[in-house]
Amino acid sequence: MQNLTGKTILITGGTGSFGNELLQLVKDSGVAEVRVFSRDELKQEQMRVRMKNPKVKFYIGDIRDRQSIDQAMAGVDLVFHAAALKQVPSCEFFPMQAVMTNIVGSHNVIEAAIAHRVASLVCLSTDKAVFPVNAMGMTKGLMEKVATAAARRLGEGDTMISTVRYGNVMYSRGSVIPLFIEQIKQGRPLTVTDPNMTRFLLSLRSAIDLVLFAFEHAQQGDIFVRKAPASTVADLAQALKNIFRSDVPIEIIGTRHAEKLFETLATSGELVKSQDMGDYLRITMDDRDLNYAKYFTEGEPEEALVDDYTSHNTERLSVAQVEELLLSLPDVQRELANFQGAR
Ligand SMILES: O=c1ccn([C@@H]2O[C@H](COP(=O)(O)OP(=O)(O)O[C@H]3O[C@H](CO)[C@H](O)[C@H](O)[C@H]3O)[C@@H](O)[C@H]2O)c(=O)[nH]1
Repeated sequence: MQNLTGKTILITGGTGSFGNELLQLVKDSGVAEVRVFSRDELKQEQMRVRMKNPKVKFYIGDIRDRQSIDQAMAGVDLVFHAAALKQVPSCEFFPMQAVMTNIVGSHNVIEAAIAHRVASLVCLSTDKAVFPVNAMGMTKGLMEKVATAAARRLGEGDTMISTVRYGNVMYSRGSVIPLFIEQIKQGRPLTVTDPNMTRFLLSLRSAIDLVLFAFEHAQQGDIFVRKAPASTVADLAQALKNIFRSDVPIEIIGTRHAEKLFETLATSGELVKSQDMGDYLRITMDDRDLNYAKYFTEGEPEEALVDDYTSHNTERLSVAQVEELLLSLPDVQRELANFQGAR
């Protein structure tokens, strides 16, 4: 992370798990200053006490409020835009709140970064933004469009705008892994929605590696995708039962509101113009101009020959492989040690 030396970084939504983990990683990299921008003063205070690092500066504000983000942006070299409403159910019930934060707020961040001549801006997106069925995914999808439109407009401008997409972060707050572990601890059945449902699985550390990769390699308007393996929910439940040596039953509860049987990280149309970079895919910006005649005469015939990249057709982990992945996570190791200690 040599290229962070002397740089001032801004992390929007910086008090979340992404911001915390990123800070741990970059705080000793020679970075000049890290600005944590968020709404919640309590979380900032807790982070301040925990970090005790004078390089970390805290900014209270809301990305919906352009003035507040402008104040934090002055003198920044690099922005990681992580602030978002990302819970599927709350966005479903309050879609306009998702519009205000994920679309309008992101637009504010992008325009502020351009106005302050920030060198690089990386926007965090999700697989749920592709063929979206819920308000969270739809608004994240539009955030991607807003970022791409700004990049297209800028061309070779001062600010490099890129987006990253990844799948489910294992053990993230409110997600299925901590829920299943809690159910095991309480000796209750594991509530499986649909045993055949699949999700891309990746660690928080891999998500951060993706973001840093985007920062290092981005060309204007790129979308970077982290390739990841997937598992079925049934195999995930079984792997957790095996790890915790639990015999709790599995209860099938059915698909929840606004969820898909599988997720898509890249469409066939994106894949035909993507570059394979090992663990990552670079989807280059669609920079066709607004010349409607071309839309009728110049299509992408290759698109029909390629499948979308989904959690159904990516590498499928076996139960043993899911166990191995789970056991590599510090949170799961801690849960397991506590569970065994309490027995
Ligand atoms: O009781 C449950 C809860 C979930 N699942 C299943 O487990 C998988 C993962 O569910 P999560 O709730 O962990 O993750 P989601 O894919 O639904 O979405 C999660 O990741 C998103 C980001 O991509 C958002 O942050 C969202 O709010 C968060 O729940 C899904 O197949 C789901 O159906 C169950 O089987 N039983």
